[in-house]
Amino acid sequence: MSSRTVIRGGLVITASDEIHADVLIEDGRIVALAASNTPAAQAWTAERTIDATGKYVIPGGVDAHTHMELPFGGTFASDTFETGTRAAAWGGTTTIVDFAVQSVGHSLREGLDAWHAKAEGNCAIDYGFHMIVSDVNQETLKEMDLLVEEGVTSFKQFMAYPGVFYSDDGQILRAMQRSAENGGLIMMHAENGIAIDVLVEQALARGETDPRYHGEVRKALLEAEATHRAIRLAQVAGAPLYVVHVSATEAVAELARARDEGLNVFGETCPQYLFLSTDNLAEPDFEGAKYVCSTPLRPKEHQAALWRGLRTNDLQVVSTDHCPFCFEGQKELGRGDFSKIPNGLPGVENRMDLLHQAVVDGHISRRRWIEIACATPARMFGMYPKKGTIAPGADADIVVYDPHAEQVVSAATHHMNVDYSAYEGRRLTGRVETVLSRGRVVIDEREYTGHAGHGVYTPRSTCQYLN
Ligand SMILES: NC(=O)NCCC(=O)O
Ligand SMILES: [Zn+2]
Ligand SMILES: [Zn+2]
Repeated sequence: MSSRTVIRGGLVITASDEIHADVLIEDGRIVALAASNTPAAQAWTAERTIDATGKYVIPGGVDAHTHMELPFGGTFASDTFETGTRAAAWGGTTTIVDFAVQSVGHSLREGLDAWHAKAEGNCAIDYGFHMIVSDVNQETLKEMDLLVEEGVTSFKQFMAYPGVFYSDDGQILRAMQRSAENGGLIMMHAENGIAIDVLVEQALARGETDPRYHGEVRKALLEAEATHRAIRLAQVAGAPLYVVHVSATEAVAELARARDEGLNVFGETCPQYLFLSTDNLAEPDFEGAKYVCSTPLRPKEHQAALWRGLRTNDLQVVSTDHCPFCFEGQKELGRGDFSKIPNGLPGVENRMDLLHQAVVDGHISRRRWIEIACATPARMFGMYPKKGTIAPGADADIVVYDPHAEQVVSAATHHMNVDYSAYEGRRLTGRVETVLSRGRVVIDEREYTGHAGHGVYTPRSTCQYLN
């Protein structure tokens, strides 16, 4: 038996349009939009009517960069797929793309199977996988073709973290050449990890052990240098490139130059680089550890370049790089040695609200908010128009958003499994009210009505954002 829901009276915002329209949903999909208060819309009947008068009706967020349960620095990211996807739903995100990990000496398949096992039956919202490639060899390269065919169409490589995820330039070039053939998209962690390790050793030898030195050794120039190198390697390979977690003005400049040259080079930044800075890393009593991530937070001056890049489309996507570690027992592993602080920040629940605040503050328009948080990540990673928009045929992943509600962000009220908030005490205008995932209401006027296992694996096509 079919089930119908209608959302009435809201302002429907997509990357391209803003219209006062009613939205009809049937069996998990959007079937029609019609201008509100018209006979066409009024004729619709449904089992459930959601009143969105005075609210925005937006596509569910697509967070293309999360790390649930990631093993890192001798511990694991503290959100499981269950807790992390539930928190995502609370924050208006209805799809995540997480990173399965290939360990050195193991196959891509083993890594991917392990991540499927962690996620399956546990997710509140839909999910897909990228693959972290840590060990480029002939077998890995062949496996990349198979993964693209089965819907894992993007691969992350690291120019940082020698001895863990690091690939050298030859390995990167080979993977890029392969992706040029099979349609995969290489996602690059662009920092010169070899040079950074020298600076880490020298800083520790000088007794510089506090969290703030994490930011000092991971220099903006070393992000820019790696970004430049990745761009040129991709150009040589004839492959597109997506640079993750861009934080430095100089790195944005490299992306802008490459894009001016017409290259298929894309950049992602994250809320932490837009809203936080080295001031947070310098907080006393080891509190700065809460803000240790890589690439690192930068001095405030870098934020203007990131906002500008988002407006000019030199940066296309805002993802969270959600990788939470509790302050107690996890971040504390690095007391006395900043290089032992597990890298990563929580944020999957905060992204849509922080970016709405950017709309309120005048950094971006409402449509650009939806473009960078929903539509472009869906296109970039081969899920559009199933995800990332409100249109007939799309999955009914929809958020009713109250643009006037006021909230104060706090660990006391958030739903992520982590004992602090990177945005503690921040006042935001706007709040998620109701969330539908494939037509099912999972947040109902700020009450969780979803369940683990509702979210399904979403195989992806290749990048839909190429020139
Ligand atoms: N970003 C970060 O600090 N941790 C997660 C791993 C990564 O994305 O590099
Ligand atoms: Zn990274
Ligand atoms: Zn990451």
